[in-house]
Parts: sequence; structure tokens; C-alpha cells
Amino acid sequence: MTGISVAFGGVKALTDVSLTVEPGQVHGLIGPNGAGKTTMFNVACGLVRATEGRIVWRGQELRRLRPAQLAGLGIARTLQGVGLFPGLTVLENVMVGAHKHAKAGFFSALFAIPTADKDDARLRERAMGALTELDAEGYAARYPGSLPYPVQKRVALARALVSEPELLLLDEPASGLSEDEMHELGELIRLLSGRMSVLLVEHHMDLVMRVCDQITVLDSGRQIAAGTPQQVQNDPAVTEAYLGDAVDDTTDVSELAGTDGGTHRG
Ligand SMILES: Nc1ncnc2c1ncn2[C@@H]1O[C@H](COP(=O)(O)OP(=O)(O)OP(=O)(O)O)[C@@H](O)[C@H]1O
Repeated sequence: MTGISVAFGGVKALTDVSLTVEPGQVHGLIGPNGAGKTTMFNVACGLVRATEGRIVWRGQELRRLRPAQLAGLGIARTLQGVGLFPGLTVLENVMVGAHKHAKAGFFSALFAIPTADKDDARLRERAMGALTELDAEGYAARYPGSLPYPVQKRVALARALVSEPELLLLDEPASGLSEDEMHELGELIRLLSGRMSVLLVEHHMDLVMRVCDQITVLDSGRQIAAGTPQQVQNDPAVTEAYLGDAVDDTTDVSELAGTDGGTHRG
């Protein structure tokens, strides 16, 4: 993504931001509240159109990117919150994520079109595989509303993984997780980077510092730093940006602890 600017009416949410997620790398996008992280993420998903700038994927410029195109491009995403279909079981929810691989099957079934049983079986198998990878196979027959939030988040991630994306876009995947769950999530993201690239928008500094290969830091819609976790941690502009944020919002002081000393690095 190069030279991305976004304006909402008179508000400049992003000004000339560039970042490249390299193959097999985890790229973190961080910044204080209102920095523009979600807007940048939404540009990458096709949910927000950039006022200026270019998105290039696999050597091709994506003009007028729409969210519906992502799966076909080998890109999957999870959004803030969970977004599972309450009327479908966990397994069915994950099968929705696999639909680009199915010629017939689950979707034909949804719309009462005659199904190809083989496709359906393959889809189920892939969806169960993704659930197993996330230790959630035991919940396959349950409905999302009956499950604890962290489990719902794992299911949402399984749904993104089942399409075997080349690029996984994660928007605040650690929100609402305990320390232990966050640690597991970090290990999982590292594991996933062996077979896909990851763009990670996240508030939890210790997670970001532990799992990312490269980090881009935004503040007030502008890129203020970029580099390895160590480079970013040692950048005075970053500390300053977070200090300003901590003064505005005292609840963020604990997060600040991870940005200054390096003690959270794994
Ligand atoms: N749809 C919108 N309409 C108008 N302004 C918006 C819209 N979305 C975002 N903004 C503004 O753009 C700026 C960047 O917001 P954004 O949500 O991208 O930041 P963020 O870094 O994700 O913040 P947070 O960490 O609080 O989620 C903010 O000033 C915000 O108020």
C-alpha cells in the first residue's frame, strides 16, 4: 500500500501512509487511539476507499477493491468483534469461509439447489481441519451464541483460515482475551506466518512486539515510525506519541509499559 490518504468529509483520517506486508512476515500496525489503524485496515479490506494512493497485490494494482473480492485474491480477514452467524452452527460458520473452494455444496444447500455430496464432504473436512488447528473442534455442533467470547474469536479465526489465504488481515484479534489466551494467539500467529503473511492491527503492545517482524506506527493519520520491533521501541517519536495518548486517556497507561523498556519481548 503506497501513499494512502483518506478523508472523511473534512477529517483527514490518513495522510500519505505506505506499508508493505512482505511474504511470510507478520506486519504490525499500531498507534494511539484515533491514529488511523482501522481506517488503514479497512482500506486493505476494500471497506474504505482511499482518496489517494495505490494498493498493489501480487504485482497487480487493485483499483476499486471490494470486500467480496478478497477471498478470490487469496486474502482473508477477521474484524473487530466476532461477526459469526448466530443461526448457523460453528462448523457451518467455518464452512462459509471455505466457500471459494466449493463448486457446489454448502451454498447450494443454503439455497436449496441440488448439492454435490463430494464437495460438501470436502468442505466439512476442511472446516473441521481449521477448527482442529484452533483447538475448537469440540464446539463444531454448537451455536456461537452459547460459547464464551474467546472461543467465538477462535471460530472466527478458523473461518478466515479455512480459505487458506496468502494474506491474513487481523483487526485487534486479542481484544477480550486473557493473558494466557493472548500468549496462545501470539504463538498461533507466529505459526501461521510459516504459510501466509499477516497484517496485524493490535492495541496490546507486548503481543505486537513479540510476534511482528515489521511494525508501522501511525499517529494522527501519519506514519511516524516503521521498522523492526526493536527499532520502533527505541524510537523517541513513538514513545512521545503514546505518552500524549496516556495523558489523554489514563486507561492506556498499562499498555504504554510495553513500548518503552523492551521487557515484554519474548
Ligand atoms: N466513518 C468515519 N467518518 C468520519 N470520521 C472517521 C470515520 N472513521 C474514522 N474516522 C476518524 O478518522 C480518524 C482515525 O480513526 P481510526 O478509527 O482509523 O483510528 P484507530 O487508530 O483505529 O483508532 P482506535 O485505536 O481508537 O480504534 C479518527 O479521527 C476518527 O474519528
